Amino acid sequence: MYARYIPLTKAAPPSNQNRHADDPDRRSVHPDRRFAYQNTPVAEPPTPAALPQPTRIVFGDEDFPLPEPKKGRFDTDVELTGALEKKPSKRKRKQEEGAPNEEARIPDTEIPLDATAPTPIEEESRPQKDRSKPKKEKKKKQEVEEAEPESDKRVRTRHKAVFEKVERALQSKPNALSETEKGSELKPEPAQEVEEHGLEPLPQPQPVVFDASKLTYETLPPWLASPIRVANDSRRPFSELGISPESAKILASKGFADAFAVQTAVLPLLLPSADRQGDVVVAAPTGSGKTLSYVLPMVHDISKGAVTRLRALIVLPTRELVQQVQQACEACVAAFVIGGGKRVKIGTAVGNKPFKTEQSAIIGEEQRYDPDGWEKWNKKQRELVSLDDSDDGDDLMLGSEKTTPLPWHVIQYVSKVDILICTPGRLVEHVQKTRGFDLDYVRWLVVDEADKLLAQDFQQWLDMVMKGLSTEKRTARDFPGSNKTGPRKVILSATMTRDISLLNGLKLSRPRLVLLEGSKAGEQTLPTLLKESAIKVRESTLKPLYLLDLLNSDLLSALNQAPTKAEEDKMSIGESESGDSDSSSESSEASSSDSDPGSGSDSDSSSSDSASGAEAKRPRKAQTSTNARKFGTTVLIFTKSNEAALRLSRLLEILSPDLAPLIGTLTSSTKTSRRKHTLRLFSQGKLRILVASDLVSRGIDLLNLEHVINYDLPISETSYVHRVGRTARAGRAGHAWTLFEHSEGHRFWHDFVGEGKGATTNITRSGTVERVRLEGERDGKFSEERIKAYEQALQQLKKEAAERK
Ligand SMILES: Nc1ncnc2c1ncn2[C@@H]1O[C@H](COP(=O)(O)OP(=O)(O)OP(=O)(O)O)[C@@H](O)[C@H]1O
Repeated sequence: MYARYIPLTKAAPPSNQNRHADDPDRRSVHPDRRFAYQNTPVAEPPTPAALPQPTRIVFGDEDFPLPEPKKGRFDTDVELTGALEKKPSKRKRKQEEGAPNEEARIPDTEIPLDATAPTPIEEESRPQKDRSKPKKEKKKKQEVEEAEPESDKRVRTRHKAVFEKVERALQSKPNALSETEKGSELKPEPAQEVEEHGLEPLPQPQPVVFDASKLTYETLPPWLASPIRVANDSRRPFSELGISPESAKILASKGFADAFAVQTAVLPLLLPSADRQGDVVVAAPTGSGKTLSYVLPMVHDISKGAVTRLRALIVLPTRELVQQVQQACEACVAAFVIGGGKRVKIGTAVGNKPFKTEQSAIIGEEQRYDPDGWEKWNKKQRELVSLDDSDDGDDLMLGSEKTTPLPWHVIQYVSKVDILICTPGRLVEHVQKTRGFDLDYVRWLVVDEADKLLAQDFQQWLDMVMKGLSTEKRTARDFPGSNKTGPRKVILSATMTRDISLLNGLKLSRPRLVLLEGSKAGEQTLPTLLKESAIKVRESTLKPLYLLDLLNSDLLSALNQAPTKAEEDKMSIGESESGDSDSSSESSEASSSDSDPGSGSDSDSSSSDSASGAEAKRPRKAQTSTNARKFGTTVLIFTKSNEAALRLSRLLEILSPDLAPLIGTLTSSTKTSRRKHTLRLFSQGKLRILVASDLVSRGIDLLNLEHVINYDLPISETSYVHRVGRTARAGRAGHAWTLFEHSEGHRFWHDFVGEGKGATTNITRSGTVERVRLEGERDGKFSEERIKAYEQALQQLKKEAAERK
């Protein structure tokens, strides 16, 4: 409903002035104009004679159709418009329900003028039924007039002529009037009019601003959602990537002629440059060369310094990996010494030596001239005299008070290494117990096999490291306030987690993700040169016979050329160390788990595993025998546990004496020295078959390995990727075999291969998985003779186990 004011011809009684000001239904508000009368200051009512009052003329809603609501403005506008329209429609509803018209009920204040009243001609043309309407209206008018107070009647009679004149004028041009009215009502009221009436706009809500950008369900941060991609086959000479020609030459002599794809992407991000990039996360397949991609820039950077301080920490889940990365570091050190750089010192902390030995290998003592410090030290010594000096904790502390400084000197602890490669458990021990061991000067933090290390927070190692890195020492960082200084973090895995909550713990700064082309973040890509096959085991109790048939079949053929001399040098795991000579110090190392990240202390648990004890007793005379020459390839067999690996290896020896000298075992319960020895014999080709638990499933680099057999199904897709990724490394061919029992078929095809109804897998492969049937098995059965031999072998195993007890 709309209202307007017209000059008054009669004085309204004072009681009518703002009579409806409080009645929301009586307030007249145009939805677009949005002015409210209730805000109008109410003047003191003048006397009827003194001030003539405006008369309110009321029109119906249908006279002024509302403008269409604007498109694109949804909820808020609907509410607003709804709220504004509500009042007139409420009244309208009342009228429709037959409620008496309020305007008609209160004729003393507002005289309704029917602007739409028909002209006499129109009246003539109207049907008979409609003609009775004016009579009704006349009667109604009469009733209203009768109800008028006496004073109003008097006014009406006195100004009757004027009223009639106005009425006639309006009736003669009803349409023209209504059009004008419509126009004026719909236009915003001029400012002058607003001022005249004392109307002020009501505060309105801010218009809703819609975000025009496309809706997306991407919840990843931009650096994870848009990675740096590198083509699988992109190789470039190191000299083109910022490595000096002299250093590149040394690298080539060590078997690293060109940079692999992942290295071409990562080196430019990590090599020292004016525009230092942020942290780097690398998710690239197994064997793609991730190690060199961080070792090279790190050693290059540190070789430019002069003083030895702990500049880099490389954290890895197993001792074997620590040893492997140490070798890669040594190769790079040699390359940068040639270029006139400092000889970077590498240290390891894995728990294979007594803790004190490790401490003194990492931290040294120096006498520093400091008279004040010496005075303080003297004072402290005098205070300590009366105290109990048997402090066991101090015994562990390197440079305890037993070391006496020279006069006017103090003992200062200095790092003996620039790079420390360690397992997280041992790192925590050093942070807690080694005096002078701090991370103040660390400017490289590498977490390799990151998904494993982050998922299993051994002794809260990450929190401890993060705390150590946020040093307050003023001299430790070049520009402490800048995000271009501080430690660089390099996080790597073939099965990188996309779990933001895990990555958050690393507090990455301006990170970039590097992916090989064709792989997706969160997916696990297999090496392109890997072939996969699967063999169904129809009779699970005879599974060892299936394995034996596979080993003796032509299916396991040689796939690659013999490794070159340089490749052989790279493969010689453990040879940089003193081989078995250090076995005395680690004779008792054992760990019950398949990985040993938490293996901090060199605690003794000598051969808790009985099978392991048996393995230790067996003579291991490895030689390149005729058998070895006959068995022309190399195989790594994965079992589900240490116990299973030891049992299977022994069973194979009993069942196939020809193969026995070629078989080695790798479990986490095996002494480290023996593990090293086994790996060395394998890389030399003296051992051809390794039976292992998941200890070596991650990271271990056996370049001459051609076949991987999953004797027991891996526990997860990730485990499958790491196991089969021990072969087909560094551009060489490899073949992975999986034996699955009837009950495991669904899981294998569904989860690992992605075949079957509704199957999905996170594993990306370039080929398919081939189904293979073995020759020795006829219709799911083996010959009686073979089964008998197998049963005898089992008996012998039982006997041996009983003897050990
Ligand atoms: N540029 C290169 N030229 C030749 N060989 C290389 C080069 N870079 C790395 N390699 C070799 O490739 C092999 C695999 O490298 P590396 O162990 O770094 O792989 P990775 O990506 O870390 O694998 P995983 O995820 O299994 O740990 C190693 O034997 C390594 O010496």
